[in-house]
Amino acid sequence: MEVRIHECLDELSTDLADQIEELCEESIKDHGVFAVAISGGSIISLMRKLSEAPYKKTIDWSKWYIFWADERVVAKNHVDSNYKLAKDNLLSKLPIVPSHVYSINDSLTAEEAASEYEFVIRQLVKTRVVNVSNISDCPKFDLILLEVGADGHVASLFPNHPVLEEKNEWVTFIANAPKPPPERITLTLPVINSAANVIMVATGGVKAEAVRMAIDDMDPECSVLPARMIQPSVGKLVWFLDVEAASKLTRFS
Ligand SMILES: O=C(O)[C@H](O)[C@@H](O)[C@H](O)[C@H](O)COP(=O)(O)O
Repeated sequence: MEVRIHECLDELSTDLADQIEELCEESIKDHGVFAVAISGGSIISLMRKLSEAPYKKTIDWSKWYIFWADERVVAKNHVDSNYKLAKDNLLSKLPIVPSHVYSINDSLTAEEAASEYEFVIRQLVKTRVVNVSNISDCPKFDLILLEVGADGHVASLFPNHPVLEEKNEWVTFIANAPKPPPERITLTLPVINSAANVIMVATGGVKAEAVRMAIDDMDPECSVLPARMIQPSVGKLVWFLDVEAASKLTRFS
């Protein structure tokens, strides 16, 4: 695990864009594509540098395939939609091939949409657009980008929720998220932990306690915090923090 602490959001955004570009190049060199799962929240605006110079021109966008680590069960044009957030603020500004954008079906129930999304990913694993893990029966996304919530949740994996126990499904749904809206679809822990790379982002003092519990705390109770449970089996985990979010870390002060 690597922890990168930044003085300001602008510096964090630039470092994040540099890191994404580097992982993209490695992945395309290795197997010709870059399969990335994104989530909602402020991480989308922190990725905005990708749509600016030099990244917009230097990155090979034709090789990108976009997925969602989690989605809210609302229409795609609803203000709460993670798809809408990413489309309006990032994807519409990038030359990504529209057919490479795999959003979650918004015309189904949460349960149906989760199982359809898993089916879609299974087809893409068969055609090798998404790699397969060689140690688990899971897809191996090239990169999963997650933002930590103030309560320590990531994607739609919330503290003390039975969804954390899910071992068989790749994609599942929840009906009672503590953060609205309550109905959500999410990649499961085994899938996130099978990724080749996971980037976790947290900014602001409101996230400092969750970050401390996820990275620093030795208390066994913290081992069940979703953000702490993100530990890629063979992949690489990098945390991107600003000084406020890192303010309770003692190991890295
Ligand atoms: O659908 C969601 O709610 C998001 O995908 C979620 O996982 C988000 O990334 C975190 O909650 C952090 O969100 P904030 O940046 O708004 O705290």
